[in-house]
Amino acid sequence: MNDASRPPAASYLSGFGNEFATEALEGALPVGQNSPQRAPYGLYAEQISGTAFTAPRSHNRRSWLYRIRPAAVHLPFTLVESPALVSDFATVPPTPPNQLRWDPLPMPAAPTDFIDGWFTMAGNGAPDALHGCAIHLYAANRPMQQRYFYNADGELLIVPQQGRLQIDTEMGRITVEPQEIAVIPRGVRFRVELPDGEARGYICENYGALFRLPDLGVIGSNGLANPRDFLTPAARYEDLEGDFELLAKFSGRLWSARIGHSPLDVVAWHGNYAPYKYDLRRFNAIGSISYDHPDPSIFLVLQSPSDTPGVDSIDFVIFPPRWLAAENTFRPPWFHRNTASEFMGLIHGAYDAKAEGFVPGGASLHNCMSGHGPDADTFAKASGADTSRPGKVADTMAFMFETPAVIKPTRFALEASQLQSTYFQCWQNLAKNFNPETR
Ligand SMILES: O=C(O)Cc1cc(O)ccc1O
Ligand SMILES: [Fe+2]
Repeated sequence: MNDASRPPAASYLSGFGNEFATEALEGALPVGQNSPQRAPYGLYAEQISGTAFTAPRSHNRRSWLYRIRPAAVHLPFTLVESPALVSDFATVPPTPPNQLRWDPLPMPAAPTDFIDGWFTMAGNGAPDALHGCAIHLYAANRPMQQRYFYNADGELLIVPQQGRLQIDTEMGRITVEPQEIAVIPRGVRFRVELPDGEARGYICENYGALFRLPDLGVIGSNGLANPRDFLTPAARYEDLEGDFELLAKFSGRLWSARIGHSPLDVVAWHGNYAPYKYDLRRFNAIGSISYDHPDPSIFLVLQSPSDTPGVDSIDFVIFPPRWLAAENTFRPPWFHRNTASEFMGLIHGAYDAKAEGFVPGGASLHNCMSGHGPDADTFAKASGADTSRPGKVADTMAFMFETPAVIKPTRFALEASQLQSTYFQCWQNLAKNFNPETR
């Protein structure tokens, strides 16, 4: 059991994609209309939309912000070189369909903040096409100072692996620790500070449809990630003037502008387009209580749907601690080849398909139809295990970004010293056990 009795901190509002209404100053939200002739307290009213105006009501996302200055108030942007960032994967050449695995990135030697610490590992599609994703690692050791950031290219799913992040957004403050995730919508401005001095983790930059909770089908009305465990910050604002930088990721490039005030100046807001966090330890894992184990879609936390019904552009899947009860069953993930491509990371502990080599902060990539599965040691152990009793997979939290399109590793990822050149060997000791004389 996790600590389900603990109420969320007062500075969060609970629920996934709700119509929230929150004000840091009493009376700052206009009543009964969005855009009064004069907004309360001399604030400016401003809408931010996250879906097309005409999107169906069930998927339509937008918020109204009541702020000290409109988002338009800043000087012009100029290009910033960002050699470690890759956005448009149409230009990335194909690589062999090898199974790939990396050790964790070291913490940076030089002072590096959350934005400077991105390193693109892999991805597909392109932001201008509103399709695909980029998968980045981040490693940072200093707070963002005098600078703010927004991403016009996509929504950011941030998966901390080490160290907390304090993310001050236009809509309020989110603090996340390893085993929690944060999602910052496209366009929302924020600054990241590091309460533990340094931090490391994974980012999925989603160019496509906003992440949403999957339908539950025959599972019923509860289970997997429950909506009330998603937390959105209450309004909180800075009234700061100074010489600040506004960084934007737009059309695959980084851009910098001077801004004379903090853009985190939203005194009140309402709507359903807002950042949120979720504690992966609250995931209600569902699995087999008879034999075999289901496809990993049973562990789906969030999905970015494509235009094809039933096919997602991105699935965010986790492998949390759980009981395995299936009898006469090979219990770890089976050997497989999928039409989908799989980028995995490990947040905590060990992963039940790999005895060694896949370590917290590391990553693996198994592309479309590349054979993979348990390593030889795991196969040997699980083939001889007693399955008459349940067994607990404890001390673990792995995740997967899974996409129907090939996930292309970047040149940096392929040239990184962290790439494990001997990964393929973990399957080479799988002996030929076949004997037509014995069943
Ligand atoms: O490759 C992996 O370890 C992830 C995975 C787990 C599983 O139980 C079934 C399929 C799958 O891709
Ligand atoms: Fe897999």
